Amino acid sequence: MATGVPKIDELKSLGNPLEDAKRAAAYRAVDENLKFEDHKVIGIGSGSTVVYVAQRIGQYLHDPEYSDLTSKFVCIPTGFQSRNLILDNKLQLGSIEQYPRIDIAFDGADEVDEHLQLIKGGGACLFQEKLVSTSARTFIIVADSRKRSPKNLGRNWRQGVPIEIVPSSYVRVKNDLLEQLHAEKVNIRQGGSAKAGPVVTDNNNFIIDADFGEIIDPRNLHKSIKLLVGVVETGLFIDNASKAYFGDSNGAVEVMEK
Ligand SMILES: O=C[C@H](O)[C@H](O)[C@H](O)COP(=O)(O)O
Repeated sequence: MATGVPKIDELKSLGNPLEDAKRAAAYRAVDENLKFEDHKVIGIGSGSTVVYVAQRIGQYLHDPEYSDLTSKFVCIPTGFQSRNLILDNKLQLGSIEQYPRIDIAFDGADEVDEHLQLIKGGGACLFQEKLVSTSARTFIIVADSRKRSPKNLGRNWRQGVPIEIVPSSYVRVKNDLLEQLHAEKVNIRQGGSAKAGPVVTDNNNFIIDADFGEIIDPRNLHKSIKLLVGVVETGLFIDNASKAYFGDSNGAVEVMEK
């Protein structure tokens, strides 16, 4: 690796084991998957782990050995936070309308099962994340190792499947999830102390978190939820990711691949 881009095994701890784990996964994922000659359009996801993806790509941009190629990269965001990550790291911003075909996308996940199916949307960004990740030829997940389910989705992530819905449909969707799809618990996600009332997504919608317990068949569950009137998208990402990088606080990274 060229001078200028910090070497992974020489990185100093950030003083927070979880952040060290996230950084380890993100840096490795970028170094092993970003092909400077082939990849021109890059999807940048949302959340706290993908912060280190944008940071790593930014490090390559500032390294004279890579900057010619890296400065031609166009990065496609998955929401407001992601857009700022791109701008803060001085990367070139593009839109999915301009670049409907993405070469590679990186994003975090809330849970990853043994078949690389995902729950996403813990940060309420699932719709644009799905638009970007399903438009990408290669989709790579970066996460700390807590996100790896020992088997099925719903084991580690107990908050429920995030579902983006049109605001006026919230009562109808809630009832349908409980009565037709037998969800155990359904909540309209609230802003908490930061906002009185529901969370409003980057697309001006609401988020419902629907707990189905352990999810044996995520593909069918996704399809059934999508058929409900009012549902924009679900946080179940099916057959979408090709690899997941799970970081540990000691810098070790495990890679799960299809
Ligand atoms: O809506 C948020 C996204 O799906 C995130 O990618 C997901 O919640 C993982 O975020 P983090 O990297 O902060 O755990």
